[in-house]
Amino acid sequence: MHLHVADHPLIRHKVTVLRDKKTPSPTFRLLVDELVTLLAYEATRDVRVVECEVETPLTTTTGTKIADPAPIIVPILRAGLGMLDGMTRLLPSAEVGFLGLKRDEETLEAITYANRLPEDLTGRQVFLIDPMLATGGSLVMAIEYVLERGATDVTCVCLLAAPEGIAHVQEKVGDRADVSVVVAQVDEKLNEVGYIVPGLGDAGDRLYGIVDL
Ligand SMILES: O=P(O)(O)OC[C@H]1O[C@H](OP(=O)(O)OP(=O)(O)O)[C@H](O)[C@@H]1O
Ligand SMILES: O=c1cc[nH]c(=O)[nH]1
Ligand SMILES: [Mg+2]
Repeated sequence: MHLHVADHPLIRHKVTVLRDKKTPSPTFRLLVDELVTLLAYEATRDVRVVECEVETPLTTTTGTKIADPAPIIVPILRAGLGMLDGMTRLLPSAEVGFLGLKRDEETLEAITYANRLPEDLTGRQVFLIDPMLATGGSLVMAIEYVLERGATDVTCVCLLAAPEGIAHVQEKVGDRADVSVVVAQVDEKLNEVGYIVPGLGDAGDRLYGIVDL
């Protein structure tokens, strides 16, 4: 697994505002959208492309276009939905699949409650998007799910990660070169109830404001 921590002053600035407990949902949603656009720049560095011909007003030259089959973006519901628009803005030809995972807050185990993804992902490039990588249970479940269905090249885009979660993904995925995690910042630790510290709280609740679903 390859880890890329984005290090850019604009990203650090926007994450700082996200962390602020006084930041209201509308601003929070806007910032998540802006951040994913910045992270997607890095996350799509290895997006599959092919050469193509393009006619300019002056001549014909060789260009680049996204290869077929198009990549699939998979937001992990709910919080991952907040990152979807930003991602599809940069990759408009991508398809979108959905995976609904809910962490049981007692056991910290992820539970699947929704799945709208092709059964066969053979050879597909997948972008998993979820703002929070805490214990890593949810992301590992999602990565294993798409790999089992044949995906090759899985890029996970997260805003905040705990070192424990990164270690868990690393342990499960091993040294596979085709799985990578792009994250805005790696935080200090998980607390005793599995929240990222300093973190930003519950990303789903801060985006959508419904507590205790
Ligand atoms: O690394 P983990 O310990 O598995 O925790 C991270 C998961 O928790 C959050 O989702 P949550 O389960 O709160 O669902 P939600 O998006 O509906 O709020 C977050 O968006 C991740 O999916
Ligand atoms: O800190 C955390 C941990 C899990 N899920 C969140 O939304 N936040
Ligand atoms: Mg949540």
